[in-house]
Amino acid sequence: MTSVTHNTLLSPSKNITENTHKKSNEAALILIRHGESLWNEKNLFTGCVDVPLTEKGVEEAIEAGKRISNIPIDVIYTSSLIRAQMTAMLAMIQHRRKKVPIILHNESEQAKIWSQVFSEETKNQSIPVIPAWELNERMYGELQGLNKQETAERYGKQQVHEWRRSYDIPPPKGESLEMCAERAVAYFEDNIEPKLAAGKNVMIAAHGNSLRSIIMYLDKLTCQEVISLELSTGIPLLYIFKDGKFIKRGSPVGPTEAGVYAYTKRLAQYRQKLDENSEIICS
Ligand SMILES: O=C(O)[C@@H](CO)OP(=O)(O)O
Repeated sequence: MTSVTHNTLLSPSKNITENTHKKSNEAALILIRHGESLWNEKNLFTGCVDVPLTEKGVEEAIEAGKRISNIPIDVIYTSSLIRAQMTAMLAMIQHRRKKVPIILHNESEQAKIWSQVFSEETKNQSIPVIPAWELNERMYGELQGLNKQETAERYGKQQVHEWRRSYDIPPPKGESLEMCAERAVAYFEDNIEPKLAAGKNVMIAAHGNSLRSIIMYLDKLTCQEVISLELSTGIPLLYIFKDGKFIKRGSPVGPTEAGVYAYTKRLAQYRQKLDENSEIICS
């Protein structure tokens, strides 16, 4: 598995360093855990097994999309797993800007060439979606596919709680949160943070544990504090990246929530522009 690089053809900026100087250093970052999957529903350890969303998960993703429909998004990162990609796509269908999310297939040279877009106008109306295995769920090793309740009955609640929530104890042949953080946070620092620094608004659709490790980094949580951090499925979390710092803004309750757009001048302006445009369309 290799790290995925950004396809410049669909990219909003050809050169990040070039843009860093032109753009304001303020940007929105949305984190979203995928909606309920078929194995969440069955209470099975999932990890890197690639299962789709349930009908409820689809609804959660659509609802999440409504909540963030007025927040600018220039680039989307997802894991390589379908539940995160479905969530990102379904959420984007709700976005008022109506740009089309397009998955960048960087897995091979041929895939890159065959998925090129040849219209500047079309590219401007698209949002690049970058899949990265580094954002995948923590690999759950020999627990993958086992029922969580039955596993707790067999090995004891305490042991299973340690496997699921401790920072550095890995499940049998799987990744601890610390191991998951090593790849997910490194990917965030190397690929996503430079985009934010260039003023690009980013959404990440990923997983309970890959996002817990990124939040640990953003909020500077200790190994003890991260133990009690739980993320619900399909709930978007907003951060503002400003002057190299991440400011936590919680979860937008709804698309019209006034408070969210008051967080920064740019968010308020973006929302106003969307409102003006929809008035033109409706009149
Ligand atoms: O099964 C999994 O992959 C994860 C997320 O659903 O489980 P946990 O609740 O233990 O983090």
